[in-house]
Amino acid sequence: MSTVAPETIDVTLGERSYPVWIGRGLLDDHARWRAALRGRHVLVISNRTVAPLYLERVAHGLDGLQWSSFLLEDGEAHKTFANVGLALDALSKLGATRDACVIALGGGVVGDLAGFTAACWMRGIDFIQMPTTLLSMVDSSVGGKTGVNLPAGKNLVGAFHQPRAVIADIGTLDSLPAREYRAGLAEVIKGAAIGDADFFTWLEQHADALAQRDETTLVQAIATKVRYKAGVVARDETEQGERALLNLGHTFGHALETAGHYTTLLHGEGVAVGMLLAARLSERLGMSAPADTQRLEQLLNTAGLPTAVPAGFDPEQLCALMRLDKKNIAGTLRLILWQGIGRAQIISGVSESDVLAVLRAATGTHR
Ligand SMILES: NC(=O)c1ccc[n+]([C@@H]2O[C@H](COP(=O)([O-])OP(=O)(O)OC[C@H]3O[C@@H](n4cnc5c(N)ncnc54)[C@H](O)[C@@H]3O)[C@@H](O)[C@H]2O)c1
Ligand SMILES: O=C(O)C(=O)C[C@@H](O)[C@H](O)[C@H](O)COP(=O)(O)O
Ligand SMILES: [Zn+2]
Repeated sequence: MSTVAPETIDVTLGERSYPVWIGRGLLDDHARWRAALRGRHVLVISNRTVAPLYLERVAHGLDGLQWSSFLLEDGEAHKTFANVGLALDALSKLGATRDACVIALGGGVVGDLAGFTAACWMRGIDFIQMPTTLLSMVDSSVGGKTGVNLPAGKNLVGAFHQPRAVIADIGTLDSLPAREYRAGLAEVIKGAAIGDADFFTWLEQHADALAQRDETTLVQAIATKVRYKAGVVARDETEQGERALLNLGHTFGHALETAGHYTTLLHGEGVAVGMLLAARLSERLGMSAPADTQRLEQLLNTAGLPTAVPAGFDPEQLCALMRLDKKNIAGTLRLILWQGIGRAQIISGVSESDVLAVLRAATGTHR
């Protein structure tokens, strides 16, 4: 186990608070995370890729407890209501009482589904996030958004349910495929693009070190993004206002993910393309300058992320999917638009013709 003290960031929500620990070897630091377990029952939710790599190390920390595991098939397509039902069955087979805990060991798919399962069992039990992807470390494990997809769209069912602790063992990233690592960088860049111009500049300066996974730089990037998100969530836990800004690029991105049946773009890739589309729409509406869009595009490119809509997407279908976005109100599109590096705003009543114009230009289907 590493002897370097982990970075610790507290997510404070009024009277409540929970720690996010970031460091190498934390899965083996059983004393640290076992203190967050209150009862005797534990269900570890993971998937068939991650469990063979890391479940045993978690299991060593569960000695003396009654525990079992529930493993998802790998992929976004398995973040379903049906799998929540099966995970709840696993809790009932375990005889889990109200003091039971769910441990989410994996990326954002596992974390979102496990958190929602914990929110549902007996109207809410504890859960601990053990994120194993960059994306889940910097974003999905923090802030308590949990849920699953429906055929009609992403994350349409869910609950706000905060974890008791987040254990981000960066050693797990050693086995993360390069494409997944790059997808995680998209959510780091998003945080900087929305609310931290200095961090954006720092990312521009450290893009090469991040691409090479330099550990000191990486920990600094993860901690900065988590600190930023923790601040937003502390001010607006249930997305009554400011938190919606964390959705920059997601109205477009979720539509692209869904239309591609989760096989074309990863979530982070959809967010990268979506941020560029949001930037272009913002330019079109006179809210941001082309020079800022160029800097965003450049940083995404340097991070190895896609910035163009892949071939075969239909603008009308994407627009129809965007109508089911959770931010919309009174039947009109409500999007996060960009005002340049470090500034974003939620805008209601965005006209579909402007959205379609941007989508048509991006898909080369001008009318
Ligand atoms: N709740 C939130 O606030 C929030 C925020 C951002 C994203 N999300 C959700 O998170 C999901 C995306 O998360 P993700 O990018 O982590 O995807 P993911 O969970 O699908 O994981 C990506 C891939 O990496 C594999 N993997 C995970 N850890 C690994 C490791 N250490 N070594 C090798 N392989 C590993 C997984 O099996 C999977 O194939 C989406 O469903 C998205 O909607 C939620
Ligand atoms: O934490 C948030 O708030 C976010 O919006 C973070 C997003 O990166 C994340 O993808 C989230 O799952 C999107 O939530 P949704 O409410 O748009 O489904
Ligand atoms: Zn996201």
